[in-house]
This record gives sequence, structure tokens and C-alpha cells, in this order.
Amino acid sequence: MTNVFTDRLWSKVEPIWTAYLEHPFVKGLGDGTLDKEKFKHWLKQDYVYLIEYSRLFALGSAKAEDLETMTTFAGLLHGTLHMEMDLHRQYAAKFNITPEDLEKTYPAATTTAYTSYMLNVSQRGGIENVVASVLACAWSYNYIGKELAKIPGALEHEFYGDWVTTYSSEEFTALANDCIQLMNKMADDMPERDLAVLEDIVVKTSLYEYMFWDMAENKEEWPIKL
Ligand SMILES: Cc1ncc(C[n+]2csc(CCO)c2C)c(N)n1
Repeated sequence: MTNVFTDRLWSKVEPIWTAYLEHPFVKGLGDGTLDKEKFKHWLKQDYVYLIEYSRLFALGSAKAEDLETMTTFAGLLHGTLHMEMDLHRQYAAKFNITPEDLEKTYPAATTTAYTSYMLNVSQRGGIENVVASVLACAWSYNYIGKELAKIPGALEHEFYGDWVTTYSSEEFTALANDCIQLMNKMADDMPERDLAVLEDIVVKTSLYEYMFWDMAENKEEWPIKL
């Protein structure tokens, strides 16, 4: 296919996504120097992020207008709850954190803002808003995973190797590609006015992704501790 919608999206988000690769947290994952306490903060926040995110896949399945789309969303939901969150549970075990404790994590400001934004636009709009909301998350982690996998030793690192291996894996590439294909299917024949709305969702979620890396790097929660 030539000139698919996700090519246009890529040209728009490329400066944001290349900034992820320059982010100290992501660089630390790639060269193995990332502080474990920062990683633990990401792990806990990401777990509760993924719980909310899973609702988006469930919503996508509910809003689907054909069985194929419903099945794709159900597969993405299963992949998140079982494959991706298993990675988090395995890392948590290394920190002696139980799955129950992970689940009890109090969402930080950025986690709350990001998941609330995605759930809001997805509930307000049709299935295309759900696809636009989930796209940057699934696609950008696979992009980061594959870029980090090129760094010598990143895949074999004793602690962060599993992270790089998981997000660069064929399974996660397939999940990201499912989201990319869904987006192109939805965008087909859509008027420019509607495409611009979807583009804005993908830009905003890409910016939220950057803020999520920042939140982990700075171990941010809320401005006032209670
Ligand atoms: C903040 C944040 N953004 C994106 C992902 C990655 N991700 C979310 S859903 C999905 C698809 C399959 O589970 C992937 C790869 C994450 N973990 N945390």
C-alpha cells in the first residue's frame, strides 16, 4: 500500500519518538545503567496504567462493527493481560513485590492524566478514537524495543535484557502491527477533518508517552505528599 495514514502519522510523531531514544530513562534501559529504583517506579506505575489501558481494548471490542475487529481487540486485550503484564509480574517478583501489591499502586499524576485522556476520547467517539488512542502506546514501545535491541549487549543484559527482548519480540511486533493495520483500515475513505482529529489523538498520546518516561526518571507521584 502507498501513502497509508500511519505513514502520515509517523512523519508527524517522528520528532517526539526520536526524543524517547534520547531520554535518560530509555538510554539507561539500553545500556543497562538505569537505576533500579527508577525502574521500580516505572514498573508499578505501568502496571496500573496497563489495567486502565486494558479497558480500552475491551471498549474497542465492544464498539467493533465487524467480527474481525472485535477479535483483534480481544487478542490485544489477552496479550496485555497475559504477556505484557506477566513481564511486569516477573520483574516485580525480583523486587519482592507481589501481584496484589503491584495492583494496589496509587496512580501518579501523569499516569492518571494519560489514562483519563485515552478513556475520555475513546468513550466519547467511535471505534476510530479507540484505535487512535491505543496506537502510540503499542507502536512506540515496539519501536523503542527494536531500536534498543540494536545496542550490543542490550538483549543479553542480566536485568534489563528481558525488557528489551519482550518489547522487540515477534509477538509484540505482531501486536503493534495489528494496531497499525486497524488504524489504516479505519482511516480509509475518511474525510480530512476526521483524520486531523485522529492525528491529534496520536500526537497527544505520543507526548504523554514522553511524560511517562519523565515521570519514571524523576520518580514523580503528586506535587504534595499526603
Ligand atoms: C506507558 C506505556 N505505554 C505503552 C506501553 C506498551 N504497551 C501498552 S499496550 C501494548 C500492547 C500489548 O500489550 C504495549 C506494547 C506500556 N507498557 N506503557
